[in-house]
Amino acid sequence: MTGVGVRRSGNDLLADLDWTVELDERWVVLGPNGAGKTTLLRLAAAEMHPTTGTVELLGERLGRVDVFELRPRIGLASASLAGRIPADETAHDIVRSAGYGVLGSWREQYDPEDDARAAGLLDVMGAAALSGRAYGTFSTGERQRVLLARALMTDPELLLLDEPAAGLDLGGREDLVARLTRLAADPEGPATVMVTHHVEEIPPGCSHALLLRDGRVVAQGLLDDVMTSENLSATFGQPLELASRRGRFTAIRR
Ligand SMILES: Nc1ncnc2c1ncn2[C@@H]1O[C@H](COP(=O)(O)OP(=O)(O)OP(=O)(O)O)[C@@H](O)[C@H]1O
Repeated sequence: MTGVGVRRSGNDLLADLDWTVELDERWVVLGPNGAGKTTLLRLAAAEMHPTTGTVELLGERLGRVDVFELRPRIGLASASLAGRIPADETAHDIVRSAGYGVLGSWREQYDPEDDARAAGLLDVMGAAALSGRAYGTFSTGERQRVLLARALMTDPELLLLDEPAAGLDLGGREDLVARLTRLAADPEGPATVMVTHHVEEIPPGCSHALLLRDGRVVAQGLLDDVMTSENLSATFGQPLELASRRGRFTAIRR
């Protein structure tokens, strides 16, 4: 993204953003409510265009490329996607249909390979038992695991996760962080951008961080350089003390 700004109703949702994610990088985007994180992820998912500046995704310039060709190369798990899934869709259909860029069961002819891949991904996410069950009956943690399996279905080059641990209990969060840690460690894994409000949710293996406040970058770069008490305090607008242990972060108010 070069010189990117997003303006709505006279407000800068994002401004002056220069940001590059390389294919072997794992980014976390951290910031308070309203900082512009979801807006940033929607640009990265080719779901919207910037008001100013340019966005290049996987070698293609937004505005010059057919986004319907681009989107299958990008895996996305977000609350807005979660909210659009019909309650009666099964986990298997939700995951399998990602290959067709649609939600839930369609009238497409699915290959047996699609079925096998969807089943395999549900298994990897610890959600095999949910395969035939309706989405409306899942707990928050179960939904997140199914959404993650769906995001990986197309073997994407770029994986975008918007608050994947939102609403999870402690065990669910730790389970998800462990899965994301394994994913981050896979050298064949996609470039990943994960949005979160909480430093505890950053999986070890994340390489880079972008801190956002009021649509502007507070700091960005290598995780270890960016994740400091000073930067975190500036991002959340209060004096915070950041600590790390075994690759995990915690933060408390000073
Ligand atoms: N169409 C719009 N018109 C005006 N303001 C908007 C519009 N859409 C979003 N905003 C505002 O832009 C800001 C950034 O929104 P965004 O959803 O990107 O933030 P976020 O960092 O993801 O927040 P959260 O952590 O609460 O999900 C918010 O203050 C939001 O109210």
